[in-house]
Amino acid sequence: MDVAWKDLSVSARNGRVLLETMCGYAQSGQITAIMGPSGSGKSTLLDALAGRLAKNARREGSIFVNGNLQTNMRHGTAAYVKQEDVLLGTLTVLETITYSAQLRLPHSLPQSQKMEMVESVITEMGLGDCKHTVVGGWFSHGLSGGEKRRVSIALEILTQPSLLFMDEPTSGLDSASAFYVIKTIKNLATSKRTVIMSIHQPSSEVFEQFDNLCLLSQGALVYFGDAMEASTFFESAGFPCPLRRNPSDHYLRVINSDFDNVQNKFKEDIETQEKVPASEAIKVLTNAFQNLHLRSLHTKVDILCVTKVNLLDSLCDTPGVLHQLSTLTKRSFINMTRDIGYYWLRIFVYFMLSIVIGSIYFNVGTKYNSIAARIGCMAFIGKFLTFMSIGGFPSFIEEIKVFNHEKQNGYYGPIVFTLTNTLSSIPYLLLISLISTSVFYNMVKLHPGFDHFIFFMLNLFASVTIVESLMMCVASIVPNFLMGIITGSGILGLFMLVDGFFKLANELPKGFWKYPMHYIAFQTYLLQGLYENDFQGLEFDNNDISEGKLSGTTILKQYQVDLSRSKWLNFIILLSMILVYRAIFITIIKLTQLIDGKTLMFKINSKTFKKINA
Ligand SMILES: Nc1ncnc2c1ncn2[C@@H]1O[C@H](COP(=O)(O)OP(=O)(O)OP(=O)(O)O)[C@@H](O)[C@H]1O
Repeated sequence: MDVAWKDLSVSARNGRVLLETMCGYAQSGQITAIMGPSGSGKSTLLDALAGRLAKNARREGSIFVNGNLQTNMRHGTAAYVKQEDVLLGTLTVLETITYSAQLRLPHSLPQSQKMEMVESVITEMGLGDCKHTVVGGWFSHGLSGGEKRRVSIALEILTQPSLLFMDEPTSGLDSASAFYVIKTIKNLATSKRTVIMSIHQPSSEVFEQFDNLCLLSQGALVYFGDAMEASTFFESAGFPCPLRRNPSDHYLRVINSDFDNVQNKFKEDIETQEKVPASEAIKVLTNAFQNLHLRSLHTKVDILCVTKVNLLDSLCDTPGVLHQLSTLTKRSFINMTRDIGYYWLRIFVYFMLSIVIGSIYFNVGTKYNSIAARIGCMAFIGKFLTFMSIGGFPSFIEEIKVFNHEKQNGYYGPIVFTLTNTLSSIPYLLLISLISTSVFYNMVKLHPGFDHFIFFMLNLFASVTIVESLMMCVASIVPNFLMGIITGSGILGLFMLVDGFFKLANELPKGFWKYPMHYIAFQTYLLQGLYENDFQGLEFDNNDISEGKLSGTTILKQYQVDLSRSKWLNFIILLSMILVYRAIFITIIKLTQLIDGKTLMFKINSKTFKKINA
C-alpha cells in the first residue's frame, strides 16, 4: 500500500496546534521512520494517519491510500502496534499468539500452517525461550517489559498486514533485540508491505534499516526524505554529524529545543556547532529543507495521490463469526480460570459469607420474630451478595482493554465480545450461586423443597449476572477501574435504597424515586421473587398466639409485595434485564465508534470503494 498525506495538520479542541501543515508518504517495500524529540508529535502523526486520533483532536488535510482518498481501511489491511502493550496477563506467549492466529488468519488455512506461522513469528521475535511463560499481571510476575513489547509486535506482524503502523516498537528493548526486531520488520517490508513507525533513539545499525525519515520538532516537519541522505542535509545546513556519533542521536540533539535554557550550564561539554540554540538550528534546518527538498517532496506526494493501485485482497478471508465466537470464548474462559481475582476469590468470599449468613440466621423457623429475620436475611443476600459482584471489575477492565485494541484493529465487534463474555462467565456465575445458595439455604432452612431452592439459586445467578452486565456498561463509559467501581457502587447503592426494603414501595416519594427508579432497580424484582418464594405456603406464629397463625400471603401484603406479579414473572424480568444491560453495552460501544468517526475500519463495502475509486 502506498500512503501519501497532503496538507495534513492536527489541532486540539482547545486550539493548540499539535501538528503543523505537512506532507509526506510511505511506500510499499519500505520502512518510513518518524523521529523527533519527545513531544514533537510522532504519535500524533502516526495516529492521524491510522485514523486513531483522540476525540479532542481534529485532523485537517487529506490522506491517500493507493491513490484513493482515505475514509476507512479494510479489515486485515492495516495493523497498529500501540506504544503500551495490551495483553492478557494470564496467557502464555504461545497461547497469546495462537489465539490471535485463530482469530485472524484465514479460516481456509490448515491448522498446521497456522501453527508454523505462530512458531516462526515467535522465533523471529526471539521469544523461543519464554514461549511457555505467562505474560504476567498483578497476580504473577511474567515477561519482562522488552519481551512484552516483542509479543505485541509478533501479534501484529503475524498476519503480514499490507500496512503496519508501529508506535515506538523498540522502546524497552536492548540494542541487540531492537536490531533483530527491526530486521524482521524490514524483511516484512521488503515483501511489499508498508511500515510506518515512530521511533525514539535507534542505534546506527537500526537506523540503516530505514528507507525514509520524517523528522519532526515541535509539531513541524524538519526533514522528510531518504534516511541515508539526512546526514548530507544536516551537513549542508551547517550541522555535520561529529565523528563517532550515531547520526540519529545527532539529529535529535540538534533539534531538541526543550533544553535550550540549560545549555549554558554545560558549555564546555558540548560540540561547537551545538552551542547554537536548538530553536535557531530548527529555523536554519527548516529553511534549508524548504529550499532544497520541499518541491521534490510535493511532486512525489502529488504523484502518489493520483496513482491508483488495487488493494490487496489476500487477507480478507478472515474466520467467520462462529469460529471467532468459539476462539474468543475459549480464550476468555482460560483467562477467567487463571485470574484468581476474576471469580475464584469471589467464590471463596461468597462461600465464607454464606457460612456467616447461615450461622447468624441458623434454622430461622416460623415464629413471629422469624418473619423479620427471614426478610433481613433475604434482603442481605439480595443486596450485598449481588453487590459484591463488582469485585470482578478490575479483571474485566483488563479484558476490555484487549477488546478495545482488537476492535480498533477491526478483528471483531462488540456483539461477538458480549456473547463470548456471557458464555465464558455463565459457568462461574452458576458456580457462585450454587455454592452460596447450597450453604446458606440449608443452614438457614428457608422454605423447604428442591423447587424453592432452585428458584432461589436461579435468582441469585440472574442478579449477579445483572451486576456484571451493569458493570460492563460502566466500563464502556468509565474505563478506569477505580472510577468504574465508584460509579458502579453509586448506581447499586441508589437501587438498594428504592427496592422497597429500607422504605416500603408505597411510601417512597412518587416522583422519580417510585416512578421510575423503584421499577428500574433489579433488586425490586429480586426481593419480591425471593419473598414470594419463601413466604407463600408457609404459616407463622402471630405476635399474640391466641390470634392464630399468620399466613405467608398476609405477611407479603404487609410488606407491600405486588402479588399480581408471580415469582416466575419477577425472575423473567431479571433475565430480561441481563439482555437489556448487555444491549446497552453494545449500543454504547457502537455509538462511541460512530462518534469517533472510526466506524468499523473493516466495514467498508465494495460500493463505497467503487465510489471512492470513481
Ligand atoms: N489529544 C491531545 N490533546 C492535547 N494535546 C495533545 C493530544 N495529543 C498529543 N498532545 C500533545 O501534543 C504533543 C505531541 O504529543 P505526541 O504524543 O505526539 O508526542 P511524541 O513525539 O509521540 O512524544 P513521545 O516520544 O514522548 O511519545 C505533546 O505535547 C502532547 O501533550
